[in-house]
Amino acid sequence: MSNTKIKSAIISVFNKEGLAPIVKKLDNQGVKIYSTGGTESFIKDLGISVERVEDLTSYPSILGGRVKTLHPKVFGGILNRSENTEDQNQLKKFEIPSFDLVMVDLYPFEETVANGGSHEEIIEKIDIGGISLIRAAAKNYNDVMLISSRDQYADFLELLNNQEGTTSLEQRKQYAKAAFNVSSHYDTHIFNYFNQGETPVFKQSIPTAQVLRYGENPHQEGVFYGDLEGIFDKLHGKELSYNNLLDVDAAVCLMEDFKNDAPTFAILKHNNACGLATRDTLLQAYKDALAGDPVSAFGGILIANKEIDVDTAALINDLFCEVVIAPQFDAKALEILKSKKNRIILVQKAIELPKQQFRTILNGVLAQDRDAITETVDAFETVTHLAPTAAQKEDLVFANKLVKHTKSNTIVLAKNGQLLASGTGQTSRVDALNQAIHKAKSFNFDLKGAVMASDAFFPFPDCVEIANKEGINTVVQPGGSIKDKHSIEYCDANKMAMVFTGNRHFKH
Ligand SMILES: NC(=O)c1ncn([C@@H]2O[C@H](COP(=O)(O)O)[C@@H](O)[C@H]2O)c1NC=O
Repeated sequence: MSNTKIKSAIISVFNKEGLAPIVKKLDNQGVKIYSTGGTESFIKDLGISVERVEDLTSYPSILGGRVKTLHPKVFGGILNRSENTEDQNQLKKFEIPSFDLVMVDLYPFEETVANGGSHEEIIEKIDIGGISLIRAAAKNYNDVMLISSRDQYADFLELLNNQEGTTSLEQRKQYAKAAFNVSSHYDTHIFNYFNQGETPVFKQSIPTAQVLRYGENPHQEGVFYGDLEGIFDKLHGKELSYNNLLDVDAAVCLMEDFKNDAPTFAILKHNNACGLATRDTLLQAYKDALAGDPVSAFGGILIANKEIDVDTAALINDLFCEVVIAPQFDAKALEILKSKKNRIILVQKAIELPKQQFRTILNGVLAQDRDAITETVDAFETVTHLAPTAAQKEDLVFANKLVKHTKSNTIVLAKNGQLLASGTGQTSRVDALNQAIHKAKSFNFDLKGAVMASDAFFPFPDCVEIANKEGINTVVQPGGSIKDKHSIEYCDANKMAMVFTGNRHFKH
């Protein structure tokens, strides 16, 4: 069968929004419509004639709607092959009407779980008849056109208008493919619900994807599986690249830990912050973030925890930067930022970051819980004779939040709510510290009175010794080394204060 005209339809949809113009069109085109309870009432209320599935099957909907369409008169009508004489003879013999359109929108299982429904509510949202209608119609795409989700209503209406109710074999096959995407996604969520806390099985389904210009490098292909629209409103600029997405992820996760703080601005390069400052105004926060490393900031990813105002936008405009992210933009600020054609401007929606993270390795996937610990001053255990002052504690919290979002091994140096420099992704902690000191000095920062944060414990006192020589006098680290006391003794002998958090923050 190639091109076929829709003559009869079975419609059973949970979400009726957007259905009215479709059934009106089908009615205009002379299509005979069969439908289940709620859908049938909806269609009847539009003044459109509709047959009850109950009349076709001679059974009412039973068991509280658990069985409505599960009947040979329905499934025979969908699964029969138009070019198979035996099939057609059996339709006649058992008085089964043939359907050439099936429209389904499944019970909202995923949403019911996400909204914290009770176990009983969730179980009742496991669609049986709908998923069977989808499976049957998709199998018989040769003869049957299938709409398997509300997400397809708009496209289908367009198709009905443009092709006067005719569908091609290729179109039906495409919709069948889309249907198996819908049904497998649905079943993945059901399985994961049942499998919570049980034997780990890696079963994920992300039905939306975006083909990227390329991967990490132009000779690598890249795809993003996900839904950026759920997280951002993109107001301007070119398509996000693979590397942009990695940086945007790092920026959003970093700012998540500063979102409730005073105005904070961060500049990131290659997933690490090269500038970050918290100030009374966003303008000052931007200036001091940029001062952290104006060289690395070129081509960076910018993120703010407050609305970007005109003055800040005017200053940002002097910098070549790939992406600017904020919860809001002042209208005039937006105009200024849009003056650069390619600059990507994203409004970040209120989001909840996934609790689990995945990455591929070798022939498998590593999964872990997101690092959800963010220490406040209450988490600090002072282990030296000297305790940090209240202001130093604030800087320790600030530096420790940064360390959590910087590639290991890392040391972060900060003072007065400003990132002075960090050592990132080094093979030793001493290298990380030396890198940070070198960088801070190259931008003329005075390290006297700065604080040092380390992502993991100090097995030797070498880091506190180097820090002390530069006037860095306050330290936050997880603690937990059998040789902790060497670092503590050095600090005590040199009037340094050190606190332990008890939590390591590796980021590989
Ligand atoms: N039990 C069945 O035979 C059955 N047949 C269709 N459904 C679902 O019932 C819903 C539509 O119901 P109504 O037309 O009564 O509003 C759709 O989400 C459809 O997927 C069924 N419900 C659940 O399995």
